[in-house]
Amino acid sequence: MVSIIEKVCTKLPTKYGVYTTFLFVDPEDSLQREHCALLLGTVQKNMLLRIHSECFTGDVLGSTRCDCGEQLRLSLERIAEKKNGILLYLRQEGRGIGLAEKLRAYNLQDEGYDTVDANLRLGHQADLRNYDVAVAILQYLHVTSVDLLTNNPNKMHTLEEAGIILNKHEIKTTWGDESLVVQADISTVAGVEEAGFAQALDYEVRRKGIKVTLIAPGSVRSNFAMGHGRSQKDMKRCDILNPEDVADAVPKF
Ligand SMILES: Nc1nc2c(ncn2[C@@H]2O[C@H](COP(=O)(O)OP(=O)(O)OP(=O)(O)O)[C@@H](O)[C@H]2O)c(=O)[nH]1
Repeated sequence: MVSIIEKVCTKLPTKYGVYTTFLFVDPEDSLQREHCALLLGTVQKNMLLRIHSECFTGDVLGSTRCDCGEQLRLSLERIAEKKNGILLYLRQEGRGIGLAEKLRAYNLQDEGYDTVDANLRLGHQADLRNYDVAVAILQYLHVTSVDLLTNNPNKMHTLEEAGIILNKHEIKTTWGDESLVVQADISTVAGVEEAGFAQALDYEVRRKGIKVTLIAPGSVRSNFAMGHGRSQKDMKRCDILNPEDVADAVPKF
């Protein structure tokens, strides 16, 4: 459980409205990062919430390497339309690895590494972000239920585990079909497409008591395989499984 202290509170006029603006720090944070909460209107049930992690390049410079800047502006617009909501601006730049390391990761991405591999190659985890400070700020502000603007399942789970009642609202940027983003995000983190898909499905259905297990048996003798580049000769190879082998394995899970 993270404890936070309020450093200052002030009114901030913006083109999206006049926000009550709080700065918080976690006294135990060695970096003493100042996290910001922007509140439009008063705290209400099911109020709009955006938890945004700092992205200097996207938010401030308008970088098109990510959609962070667009998400930030869209969130502020949605909150302004409703005349009510909170934006938490968390100081965990570059998914927690910091600005310099994120820029080094960009260089690796230019050499062909994907976002996860680039982070791993630099000696970091795929995603170092943590939303405990967000929970502490929401509790401090007496926020008990929210409409969360996100496609990120980690955020949803942290809030749910803290007992905050949550409705999820996807945040759609011009980066494509966001209904796929939950899966795509986790697929990238997992680094393996199928494993990521299973993990995404697991996140979606876990709270309903459904367990997802991925069975990835490799090549199986089937019409599907034949239609996807396998020949009759391949089908006779002894290292290709029969469909029954897979069916027999399933109950063992
Ligand atoms: N390490 C690294 N960080 C990145 C990269 N692209 C964006 N980021 C960081 O990712 C963070 C964006 O987080 P959020 O805006 O919360 O977005 P999200 O986790 O995708 O979740 P939602 O937008 O809520 O669906 C910022 O800290 C960015 O600096 C990248 O290629 N590498």
